[in-house]
Amino acid sequence: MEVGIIGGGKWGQALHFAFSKNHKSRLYSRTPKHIEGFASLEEVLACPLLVFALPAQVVGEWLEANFVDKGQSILVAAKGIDVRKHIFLNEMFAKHLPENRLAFLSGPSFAAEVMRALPTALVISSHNTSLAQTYEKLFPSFIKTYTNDDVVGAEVSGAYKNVIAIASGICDGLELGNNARASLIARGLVEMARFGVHFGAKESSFLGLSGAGDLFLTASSTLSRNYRVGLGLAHLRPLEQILKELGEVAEGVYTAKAIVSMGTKEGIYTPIAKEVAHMLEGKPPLESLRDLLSQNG
Ligand SMILES: NC(=O)C1=CN([C@@H]2O[C@H](COP(=O)(O)OP(=O)(O)OC[C@H]3O[C@@H](n4cnc5c(N)ncnc54)[C@H](O)[C@@H]3O)[C@@H](O)[C@H]2O)C=CC1
Ligand SMILES: O=C(CO)COP(=O)(O)O
Repeated sequence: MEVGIIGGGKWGQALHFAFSKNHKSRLYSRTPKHIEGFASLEEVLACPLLVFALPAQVVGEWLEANFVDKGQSILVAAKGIDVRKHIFLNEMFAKHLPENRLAFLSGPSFAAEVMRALPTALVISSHNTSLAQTYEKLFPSFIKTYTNDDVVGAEVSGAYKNVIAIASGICDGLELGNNARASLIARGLVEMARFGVHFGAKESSFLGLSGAGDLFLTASSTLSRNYRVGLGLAHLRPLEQILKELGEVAEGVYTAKAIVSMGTKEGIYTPIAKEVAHMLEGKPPLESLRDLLSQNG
C-alpha cells in the first residue's frame, strides 16, 4: 500500500519509519528533510491513504491553504483541541472530507521509542470500520493495533492527557511526592472521562490504551514534552522560555485553554485543566497545587 504523511516533526518521522517497514511511505514537510521517501506536497496528496501529523493548532489553516480533495482518506495523528475555535479536530476535518474517510490515531506512543522499533500499542478509531482496518495493515509487527468507532473518546483522551501531564510535571517539579502525583493522575482520568462522555465518548475508551494508557505514559515520563513543560513551570521558568528551549510542540499548553472554555460553556467540572490554565497564565504553581490537593481545594 502507499501512504502519504503530512508533517515531518517527531511523530511524522516515526510513523514514516514504521510504515516504511512493509509499505511505500512518502513524507512531506514544509522544511525539506534528507530522508528516503521525502516527497512534495503534490506527491503526498496523490496518495490514497494520508496521515496528518502536524500540531492540532495548525489543522484549520493548513487544510484551508493546502488540502485538495482527491478522494483520499486521512488518519489524524495529532492530539489536541483547537484553542481558537474550541472544536474537536474531527469537526475541523469534516469541513473538508466526509467522516467515512476519517480515522484517528491514539494510544501510548513516544515517537523516540517507535523510532527504535520498541513494542508499542495503538488504537485506530473511525466511524468507518473497514477504513480503520485498512490503516491497521500499514503498521509493522512491533506495533500492535486495535480498532474501534469511538472517535470522540480517542480525541478527548489524546488531547486531555497532555494537560494532566503538565499538572503531573508540576507536581513532580515541586517534589510533592508519589502520593500526590498518583492522585492527580487518577483524578485526571476521571476528569477527562467526564469531559469526553459529555461530548458523546464511551467511558470504556478512557480505561483502555487511548485514555489510561496514554495518560500513565505521558504523565510519568521526562520523555513527554508536556510533562517537561510542567517541570519548567514548577521551577518558575517563564513559559515562553520553556517552549523556546523545548523546540517541539507541547499541545497541552493550548488544549488546557480550549478545555476550560468548552467546559465553562457546557457546565462541565474541569478542576485540573482550570488550574493548569491558571498556571500557564502565571499563577504560582505551589498555590495551584495546594488548591487542587489540599482538603479545602
Ligand atoms: N512526538 C510524539 O511522541 C507524539 C506526538 N503526537 C502528536 O503529533 C502531533 C505532532 O507532534 P510532533 O511531530 O511530535 O511535533 P514536532 O514539534 O516534533 O513537529 C511539529 C512539526 O510541525 C511543523 N509545523 C508547525 N506549524 C506548521 C505549519 N503552520 N505548517 C506546516 N508545518 C508546521 C513543524 O515545522 C514541525 O516539523 C502533535 O499533535 C502531537 O501531540 C502524537 C503521538 C506521539
Ligand atoms: O502523545 C505522546 C505519547 O503518546 C507524546 O507526548 P508529548 O507530546 O507530551 O511528548
